[in-house]
Amino acid sequence: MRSLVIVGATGSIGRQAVEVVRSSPELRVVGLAAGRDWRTLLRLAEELEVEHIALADPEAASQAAEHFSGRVEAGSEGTIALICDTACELVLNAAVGAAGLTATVATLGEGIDLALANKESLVVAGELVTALAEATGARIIPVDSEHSALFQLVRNEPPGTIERLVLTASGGPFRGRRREEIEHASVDQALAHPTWRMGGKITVDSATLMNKGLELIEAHHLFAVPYERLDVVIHPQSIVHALVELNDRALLAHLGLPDMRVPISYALHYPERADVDVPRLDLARVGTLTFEPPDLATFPCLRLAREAGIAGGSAPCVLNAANEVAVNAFLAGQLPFGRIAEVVERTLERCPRQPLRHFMDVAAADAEARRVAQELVTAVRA
Ligand SMILES: NC(=O)C1=CN([C@@H]2O[C@H](COP(=O)(O)OP(=O)(O)OC[C@H]3O[C@@H](n4cnc5c(N)ncnc54)[C@H](OP(=O)(O)O)[C@@H]3O)[C@@H](O)[C@H]2O)C=CC1
Ligand SMILES: CC(=O)[C@@H](O)[C@H](O)COP(=O)(O)O
Ligand SMILES: [Mn+2]
Repeated sequence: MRSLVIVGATGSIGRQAVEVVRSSPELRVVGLAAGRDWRTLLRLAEELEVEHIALADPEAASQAAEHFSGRVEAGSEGTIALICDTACELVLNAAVGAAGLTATVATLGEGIDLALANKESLVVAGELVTALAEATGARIIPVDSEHSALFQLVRNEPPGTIERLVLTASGGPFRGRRREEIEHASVDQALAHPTWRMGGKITVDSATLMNKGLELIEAHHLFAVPYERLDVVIHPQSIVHALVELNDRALLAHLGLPDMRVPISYALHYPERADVDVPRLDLARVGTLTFEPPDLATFPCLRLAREAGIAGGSAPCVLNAANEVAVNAFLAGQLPFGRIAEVVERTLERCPRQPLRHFMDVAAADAEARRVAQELVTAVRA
């Protein structure tokens, strides 16, 4: 039996993780954390008989405390306390955004294995995060579908045989459209992802292709592969999740229906595999799998992310912070879809690259980039 804390339990990944737990006798949840949705968190805690929870939002935490007989932690310190005090063996980090870095650092710092959905942790502080894991011996098991696929593909290959990692991208709802056609796309259009059902922020990132840019940086840190050996190919069916090219030019691919319960289950049971109650992939029924290059002119976020990754230091952190501000503004109806990339690009120009020597440097770079990006968003609105 493996004891598990789920951070971001009320979200898309968190709720699917609970589904996996429900059908797994191997997993026992001992702690749950979320941002502010205390009602859902209490419902989950009751169902899973969890006595220790945390809410990042202090107001939500005090509401929860009035209705919960167990222990309620508040704020980001509360998430840390939950992770440190529950004596869990594994943490699933399914929080959204750079705010998820707190749980990542607390988990790895305690030497606890981390099932990582929160890709932003690796984007904003990849070197520091992987160094911390190395120092404490904790393992990072990716949950992101492409990285889970790569993790499984590279596992048994001898050292020196892997030449290239390829991430697939659905292309999002605006694949095949020209830039001027999507400049004023609505929130509903951006949220209409063709293949995956996910939270709002990542769904918008898929529509701008920033998601694939963040995933390039995530892959760079997870697999220690330089950017020139990381590729993206558009694959609208989302059946092939990733490919690995070997030195003999063989390409290994990982296939499956687009269902996050599969990579979640893999990460939570690793290194074992458990049965997952999802439909079988019937390739004859799928019929056609297609691939095309990404359109970098229409979707500049992918180029910006690659450039920020190559620049290193604070650049990926600035990219991420600006993107979070811009995506939130878009979702709130305060920024046109077509200006998201522009806010990110201008913020990168105005926040010179700094070295990130400590997590405190990450927090400072993140805060400054948010300030600059917010100014740019306000200027667009004026
Ligand atoms: N959804 C998917 O299929 C995939 C998601 N991912 C990644 O997984 C992460 C989660 O995505 P998704 O589930 O879609 O997002 P959702 O928006 O659906 O859920 C986000 C979760 O994060 C919680 N949260 C917000 N702020 C904090 C905080 N400060 N501390 C703790 N928890 C917090 C929210 O709590 P509350 O609701 O209470 O505010 C919620 O539980 C993202 O990094 C995303 O990129 C990766 C691959 C696929
Ligand atoms: C399910 C998952 O892993 C997402 O990150 C997915 O990759 C999003 O789809 P896109 O390929 O459109 O970005
Ligand atoms: Mn992904």
